[in-house]
Amino acid sequence: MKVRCLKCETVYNVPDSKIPEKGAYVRCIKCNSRFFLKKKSQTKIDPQEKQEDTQKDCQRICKNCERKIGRLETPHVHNSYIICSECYQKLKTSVGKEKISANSRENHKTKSQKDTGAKSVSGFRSYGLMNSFFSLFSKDLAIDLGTANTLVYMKRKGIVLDEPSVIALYTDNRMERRILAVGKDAKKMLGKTPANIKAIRPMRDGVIADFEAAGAMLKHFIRKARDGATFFRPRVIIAIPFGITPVEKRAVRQAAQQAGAREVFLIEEPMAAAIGANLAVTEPRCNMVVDIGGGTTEVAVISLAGIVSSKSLRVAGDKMDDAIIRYLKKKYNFIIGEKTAEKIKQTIGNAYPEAKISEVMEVKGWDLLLGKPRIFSVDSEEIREAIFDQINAILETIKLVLDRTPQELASDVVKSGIVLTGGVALLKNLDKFLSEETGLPITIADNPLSTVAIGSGKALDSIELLDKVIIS
Ligand SMILES: Nc1ncnc2c1ncn2[C@@H]1O[C@H](COP(=O)(O)OP(=O)(O)OP(=O)(O)O)[C@@H](O)[C@H]1O
Repeated sequence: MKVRCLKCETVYNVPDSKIPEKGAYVRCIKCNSRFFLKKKSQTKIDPQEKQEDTQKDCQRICKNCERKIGRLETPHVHNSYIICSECYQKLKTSVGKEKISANSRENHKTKSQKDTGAKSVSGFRSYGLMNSFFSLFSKDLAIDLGTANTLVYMKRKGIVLDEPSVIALYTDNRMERRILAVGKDAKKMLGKTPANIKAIRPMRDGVIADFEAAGAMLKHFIRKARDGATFFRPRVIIAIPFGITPVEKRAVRQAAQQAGAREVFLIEEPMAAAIGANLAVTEPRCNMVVDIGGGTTEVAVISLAGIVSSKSLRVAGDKMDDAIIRYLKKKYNFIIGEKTAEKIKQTIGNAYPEAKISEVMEVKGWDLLLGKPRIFSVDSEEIREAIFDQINAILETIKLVLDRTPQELASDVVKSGIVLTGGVALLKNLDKFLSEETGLPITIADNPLSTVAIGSGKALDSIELLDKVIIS
């Protein structure tokens, strides 16, 4: 018998023989929640109701994973398709003619564009009367759930929250975890906690690394951004790195649903970054955007609201911090923490060798040879050397994406150049280095740290744009 956890929706195959006649309480090994399990035969169903149920269920069976999409479940609907929330295959909504379409994104987009032209009901508009009613009152949100920072944009208000993606959890004697602090307060605790408190960064390389902690953090941020308003649950659009796996996507979706979102939509980070940087993404013109955050670097060429060529690299600000830590340890036997390394990168980090005298910064750390803490001076030339491999990896990715871009479109990029977004776009002389190496003009977006959130928010504000850029 297939059993689904009511909280995290993990499905288990439990042999009927193992379920006692009276039923039993079971615990989900993934989310630890407890629920009651009954034998199938114990549930008495009115024959007429059963027939109706079967008819309705028959209209909603995913032929890919054979999962029934239940009556009480709100399926994810996009452009008149119901999307199976188990395997993300499309299931046509037209009654009696259910058919799973494994259309490519392009086919789907063409259909959606046709639909818009014919004034048919588009994905975001097809939620029925109740949803339209709720959306009048709910404060819909766009979220950049980043590896380093989480930003929340509220419809018609702009950015209402900007906090580090960190949560501090306290483990009590019964080994239960409780939230101690989230965001800025939790970041202050990084590396300074006793054994029973852990300050965690639940996002790694742009994706969820600790599901429970990420969910709790998201829930806290959504509540804080909505300022306690809890009656109408919001629709949420979340920016995710390009090309993450369906499992990683599902984790983001579920975390947002558990955090209280009524509907969850996903947008690819490079697309959100391009919209946030005010590029004309819907025009038949090519734009190249490079978003360098904490965990990922997203390089994409965008035209007609679609990604023409793109690559996501799991090398960005965090890997630079690690490289600085390794460099100082190897060369000087000097140990520093993550926060100090980040501060060094932001203060004297440099991507281009400069003729003038390099900058110097004093940092506190642990001297392995002396066996005690001390103050040490690092200079910008050494830091440039320490992070050179990461900068070079970013450059190689840009060249690769340019190589893959059709000739006709690449000529547009030569004219318009590359737009840099994400926190690392602020690294000193990175634009100069990339411009010299690629031969293309480089522009840094106005607010590189908030471009993705602003872009996702702009999509949320315009239903036509949203319809074109959300992904399933
Ligand atoms: N002035 C600066 N110079 C260099 N790096 C910086 C500067 N300011 C911020 N950063 C770095 O930018 C990164 C955070 O950027 P951002 O907030 O865009 O990432 P994110 O959205 O959280 O991550 P991701 O998009 O990879 O999930 C951090 O590594 C931070 O150290």
